[in-house]
Amino acid sequence: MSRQSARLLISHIKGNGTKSLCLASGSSPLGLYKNFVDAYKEDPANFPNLKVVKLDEWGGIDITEETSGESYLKTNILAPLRIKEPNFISFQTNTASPEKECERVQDELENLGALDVCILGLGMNGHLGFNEPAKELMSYCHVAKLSRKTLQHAMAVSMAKKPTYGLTLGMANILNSKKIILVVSGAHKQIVIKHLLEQKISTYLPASLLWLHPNTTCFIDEESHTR
Ligand SMILES: O=C(O)[C@H](O)[C@@H](O)[C@H](O)[C@H](O)COP(=O)(O)O
Repeated sequence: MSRQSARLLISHIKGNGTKSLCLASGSSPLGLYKNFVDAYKEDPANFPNLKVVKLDEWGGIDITEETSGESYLKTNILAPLRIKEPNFISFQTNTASPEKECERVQDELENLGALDVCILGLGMNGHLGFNEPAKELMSYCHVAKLSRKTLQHAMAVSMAKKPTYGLTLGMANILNSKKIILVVSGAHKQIVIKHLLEQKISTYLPASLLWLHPNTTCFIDEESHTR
């Protein structure tokens, strides 16, 4: 799963002049990022001028927490690929108004234009980023109420100061990406994958909206797939 998804990402960067990457954190894309970094180290010239967008962040936390989205991307992508701060669009958590912070990131995304590639993981409840199952989903960057299940994610549980909300790209931000790569790993994803593969579209399963996107590839590992 990791090797194949990395190969696809790399071929996009080499073949299509990919510049902007929106990246999820979490355990599923870790192997993809590792393979991606290895390919960069072999030939950095193949990966010029990349811009990275952080898909989402835990709100109400200290951003320097080891398991924040920020630390995760800095460690696994920005540092190894030598991507500097001006080429990193990212929600901050030390702001008086998280809503204003979402407006700031939304403005930056509008200046950037459509994302070239968006790498996503799948929540156990079907969320994408912090777009949680609900009657209505939000289109653009917004402050999200996090479900109990999401707050039990290992990244949140291990923090000293627990998250109380999320900051996230919205569904239109995600679906406007030219290419989407969804990676899903682990036996705990079996039920949600089963629902996703039914090809029905519901806001109560935000990932199901990916069926509407013309260029999404989903990689699932053996464990997350029941036959
Ligand atoms: O971490 C993120 O950036 C996203 O908020 C989140 O949507 C994540 O991709 C899923 O919850 C799956 O997480 P795992 O890959 O850790 O299972």
